[in-house]
Amino acid sequence: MPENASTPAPNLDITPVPSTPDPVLAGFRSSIDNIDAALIHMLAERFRITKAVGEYKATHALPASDPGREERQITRLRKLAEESQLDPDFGEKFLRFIIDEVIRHHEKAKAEA
Ligand SMILES: C=C(O[C@@H]1C=C(C(=O)O)C=C[C@H]1O)C(=O)O
Repeated sequence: MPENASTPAPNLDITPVPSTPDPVLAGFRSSIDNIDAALIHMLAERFRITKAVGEYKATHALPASDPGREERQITRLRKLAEESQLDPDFGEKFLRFIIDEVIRHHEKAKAEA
């Protein structure tokens, strides 16, 4: 018998493992798991496109940040947050955190161009 025949395959399953025997809590958490996964996928897509924006800016002598665009976007999303019963201050803080990271990437892309 080859040496590896009895070695179990590595577990590559990323399905969340229930951490509680309480079925109600487990049901809530399974929904949270899906939402968190969607957030990660959406953030990955956003950073994929802002990376392209950063490369475009770096090669077309455009500034890394655009405060006017940021302000319009924050105003629009604060209104959306209100309509969705999300605290608009939290919505703005969350977006500001992401935009600041994007600008940092754009400045780095410009410095390396
Ligand atoms: C993505 C851009 O670059 C920066 C990042 C922004 C963002 O992450 O929403 C908005 C404006 C810019 O400061 C852009 O100019 O559109």
